[in-house]
Amino acid sequence: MALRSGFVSIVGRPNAGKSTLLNALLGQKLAIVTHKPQTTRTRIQGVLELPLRKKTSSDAGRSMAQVVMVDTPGVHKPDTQLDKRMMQEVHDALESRDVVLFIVDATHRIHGDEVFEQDEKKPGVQRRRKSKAEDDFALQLVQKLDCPVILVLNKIDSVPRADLLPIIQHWSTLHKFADVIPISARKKDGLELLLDKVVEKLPEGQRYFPKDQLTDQPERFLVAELIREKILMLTGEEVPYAAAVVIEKYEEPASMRKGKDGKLPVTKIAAAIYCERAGQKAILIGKQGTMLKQIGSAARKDIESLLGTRVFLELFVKVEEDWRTKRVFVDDLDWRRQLEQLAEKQGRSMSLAESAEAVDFPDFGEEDGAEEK
Ligand SMILES: Nc1nc2c(ncn2[C@@H]2O[C@H](COP(=O)(O)OP(=O)(O)OP(=O)(O)O)[C@@H](O)[C@H]2O)c(=O)[nH]1
Repeated sequence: MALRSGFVSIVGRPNAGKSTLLNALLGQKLAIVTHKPQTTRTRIQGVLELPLRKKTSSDAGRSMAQVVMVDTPGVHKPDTQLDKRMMQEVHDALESRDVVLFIVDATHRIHGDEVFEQDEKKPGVQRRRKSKAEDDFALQLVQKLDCPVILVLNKIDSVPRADLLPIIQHWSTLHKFADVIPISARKKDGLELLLDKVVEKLPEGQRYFPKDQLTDQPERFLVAELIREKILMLTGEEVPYAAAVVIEKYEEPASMRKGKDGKLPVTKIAAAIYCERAGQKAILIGKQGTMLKQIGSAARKDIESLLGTRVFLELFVKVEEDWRTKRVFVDDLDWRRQLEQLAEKQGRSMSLAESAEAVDFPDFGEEDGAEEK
């Protein structure tokens, strides 16, 4: 059987479990996940290689395939420039796709014009209300597509099976979905069936990425996301939404081999955490730098396992008033844009290399160099 390949965009409301699904399919953490809505800000591509599964009497089999899964920010009405940018990422992901997964949270209950959402902290007890207009807004995006759209009901681990039927009926009256697949991204339940349905809809074609490539996103940007994830997890109120992380220095070790002392080599990283107000900066730093230290330590552990090296991590907190409303600042946060700027800088420094003096990266010791700037 020939190879099938294509782009599969995962879209849905914030917190539906898009990033969890991407990570579960790839078997690796590529997108950060938190219980806070609007965690994902950019589209994230993960490349999934699927081997041929031969047809048997009990199995219809599956073609060999390369599936480029595209995680997107949660669909929401844009308010700030950052929101607009996030929604642009969703639109871009919907433009170049072969199949779309419209993912909905099966724990939501729909009554009339309102959606009742489970509170993660008090499962089954408290329900918060949301307007159904948000569901409709997300649905409108896929209704106009000309490609197959699969309805993916996520979080079925938290819902009695009997409750699924009314949800399926509700959504099926609103759009003609190519398939309806109940899954639990968290428990990795239903994913094989989902992949079968996806692959059968992909065209035969060539690989878009080399066989062993997991993503198009360079490691330094995954690192920035891991730091942002810890901010989301460790700080409350408005801070998570007002925070952005920019990697300012990224020095990879010359060799990945262990040193004579048996220790892994070191990657040296310095990152700026941007927030919008002095008060947010104070929260991010914490009393005597405790919060920043906590963010740094938690992030460093994850970054070390991502990179397979030891990591010296230095964090700075900077205030950029109302950055979410500033178009240029928001555009500059985009990793594709940053990559272009880096390439330009490297081109310039290559030509200046002979006259320039080397600047040594400061040695932070074993601890995080968490400090305020
Ligand atoms: N019970 C349960 N929880 C899940 C499942 N999948 C995701 N979650 C939880 O739902 C929350 C949101 O998950 P994410 O994967 O960040 O959701 P998202 O759709 O990417 O969110 P945004 O980035 O806001 O768009 C997290 O707390 C997840 O652990 C699931 O299958 N079952």
